Amino acid sequence: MSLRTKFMLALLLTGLAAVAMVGGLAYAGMTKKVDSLRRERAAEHFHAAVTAYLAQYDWKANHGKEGFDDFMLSRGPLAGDRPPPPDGERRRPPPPGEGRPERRGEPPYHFILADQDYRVLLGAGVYEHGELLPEAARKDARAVEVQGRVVAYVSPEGVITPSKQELQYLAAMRDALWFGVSGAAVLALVLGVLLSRGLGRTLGHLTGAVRAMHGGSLLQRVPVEGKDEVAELAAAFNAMSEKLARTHEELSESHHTILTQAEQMRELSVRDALTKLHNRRHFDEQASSLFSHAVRHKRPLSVVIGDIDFFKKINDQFSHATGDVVLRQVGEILRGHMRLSDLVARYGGEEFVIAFPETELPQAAALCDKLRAMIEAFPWHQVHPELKVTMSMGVYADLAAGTAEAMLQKADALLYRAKETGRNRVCFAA
Ligand SMILES: Nc1nc2c(ncn2[C@@H]2O[C@H](COP(=O)(O)OP(=O)(O)OP(=O)(O)O)[C@@H](O)[C@H]2O)c(=O)[nH]1
Repeated sequence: MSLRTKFMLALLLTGLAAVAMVGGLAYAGMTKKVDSLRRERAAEHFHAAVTAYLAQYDWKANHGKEGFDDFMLSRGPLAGDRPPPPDGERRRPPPPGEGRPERRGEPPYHFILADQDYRVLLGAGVYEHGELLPEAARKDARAVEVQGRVVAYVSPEGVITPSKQELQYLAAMRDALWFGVSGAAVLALVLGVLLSRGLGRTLGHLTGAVRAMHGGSLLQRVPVEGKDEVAELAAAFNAMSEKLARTHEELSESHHTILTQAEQMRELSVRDALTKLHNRRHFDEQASSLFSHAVRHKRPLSVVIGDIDFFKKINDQFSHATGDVVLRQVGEILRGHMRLSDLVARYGGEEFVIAFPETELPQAAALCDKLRAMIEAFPWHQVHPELKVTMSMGVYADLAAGTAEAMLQKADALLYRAKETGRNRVCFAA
């Protein structure tokens, strides 16, 4: 069942219950009050009539009920029950010989009348004529006295016979009650539609916004209408959405920063701080994969180790700072003449290593000689007028060595030979 239907049903039931309670109680109360007032007046009227009748006639000798009925009619109706007859006609007895006068409608009440011994004279449809009035009924019975002697009893018990006017009042009241019920139902429906529309609209916005948040768009805004609890909920939702979106943004930023820092740290961990070339650890890892790849695919791989000649002397003669400049510049020359697929690193001190994938020994040896010549030809005098820098290199290209590390050891041996045989040269072996 939708919220709107529930809302309308609640209003409808509340409205109907309120109308039924107020109207029903008013109807019952009014009926009771009218009845009690009329009963009192009618009882008084009846008592007076009986007293007057028995003052004049003997009940039995006057043929009982018939005689009393005519007497009652000749006294006229109870004030307020029927329109009074025109002057002159009031209290006029029926003309003799015309028999029983025409009855002017039922009296509003039939009361019970008993003689001085509580034998019922008029039973009002409750008791039979002649039967004894029960003890319970005698309690409330009012004595009729004629010349100081109790001659009869009138019981207030009676059968109500509402007048036409009263029936009209009660019918009008019932109609008013039905009008009230119908009015309350219509009002409940209209109010239900109007109120639930507002409520449903805000809830619809909230549901849509929550779904959008679930879909990833954390920053949502729903309209805030009015100042009730639903508006408060919408405002609180907006604040929460904004805070969530901001927190998410901050988290993303710090996550990105952490990733960047991690990337930087990882990069630093594989780089040499002075020359910015890769370091020994990175070279060993990468050279090992290059070796495996070359073996698996039976592709050539050349490994080179180069060492700056008399570097200690450079440090000693020109300063350690000049030595650093030399290291950086040599690194620059090596990096500047490598292919992207080549691997170059500072191996430690003044030692540099290179791995040339897909490169046969002659090709690698020629390239190394070119690099050696470039280092030698660099205008070192710009760093220091007397500065000269050369490099010796060993090149090895036989995968049969078994590992990249073993190939490097072989290259180192060739470097040693280059140093031994005069430096500033490239020694190689297949
Ligand atoms: N300036 C500088 N010097 C360094 C650095 N790392 C190592 N060295 C120096 O490099 C020098 C290497 O000297 P050696 O191993 O004797 O070799 P060499 O003097 O080049 O002699 P050969 O290799 O036989 O030609 C040492 O004096 C180290 O202190 C560095 O980062 N900066």
